[in-house]
Amino acid sequence: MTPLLTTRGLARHYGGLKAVDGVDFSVVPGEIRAIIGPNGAGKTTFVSLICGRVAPSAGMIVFDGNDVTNLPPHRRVRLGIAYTFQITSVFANLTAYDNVALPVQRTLTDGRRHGAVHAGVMSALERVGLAGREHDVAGTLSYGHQRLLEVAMGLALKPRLLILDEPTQGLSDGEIENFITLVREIARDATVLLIEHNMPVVMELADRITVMNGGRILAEGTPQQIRANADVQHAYLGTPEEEGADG
Ligand SMILES: Nc1ncnc2c1ncn2[C@@H]1O[C@H](COP(=O)(O)OP(=O)(O)OP(=O)(O)O)[C@@H](O)[C@H]1O
Repeated sequence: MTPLLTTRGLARHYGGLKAVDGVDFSVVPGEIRAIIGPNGAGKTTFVSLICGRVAPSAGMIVFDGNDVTNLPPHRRVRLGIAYTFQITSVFANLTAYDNVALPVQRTLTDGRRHGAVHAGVMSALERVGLAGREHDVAGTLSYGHQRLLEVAMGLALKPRLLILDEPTQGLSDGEIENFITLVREIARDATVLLIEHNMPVVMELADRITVMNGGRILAEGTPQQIRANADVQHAYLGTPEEEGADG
């Protein structure tokens, strides 16, 4: 299958530090791909390169046949790349409704048709389980609910590639169960890149897993292959008895 996203020799250096160091990566349409690795492995920097928040030091990014390496983030959003990053895009003083209305309006060619905006906002909030909280000011929501609000904002863009950076952080066990169902549903019409430290969530959701370490790809494979990989166990998962521990 033709990949939806490919990177070739993708790198980002900060002075002498190789945060991302020559990564060749691809993901096929409809896949749920988890990216895991120890703290500082380069995961966030890697997905920041993909969505254009960070400029590469070297390498190339191709999305759906287009070279997007030098496109600004908003042009990548228009092509279908959406991302959620640890609540950085939630406007704390706006209601949950207004936060989601902003990206919904971007997807409507005729701008601000009230009915269409309302339907789009409510549908996105319902999908993440925040229906009923639309009038809450975002800054008053719990941390976990602000993460879900970010996912709703990403979904409102109707992305083809949705990048989720540690989305389950701060969620309760019940909310994590709902989130797993939500990601499966999202993957019916989008491709998902999921940075996640919660190993049970990764093992349950991912079609394939990419393990990063020191800015490079250490291993790639199905959850079963990654579980059995001795290098991965050494670098990240700890001893087999500790498997499932938060990284
Ligand atoms: N803007 C920056 N300036 C300097 N160094 C940076 C910058 N951003 C990231 N780094 C460094 O690059 C390396 C990779 O960081 P990154 O945040 O991508 O790792 P990560 O795998 O996402 O870690 P975590 O799991 O803790 O979020 C780290 O050593 C980090 O300190």
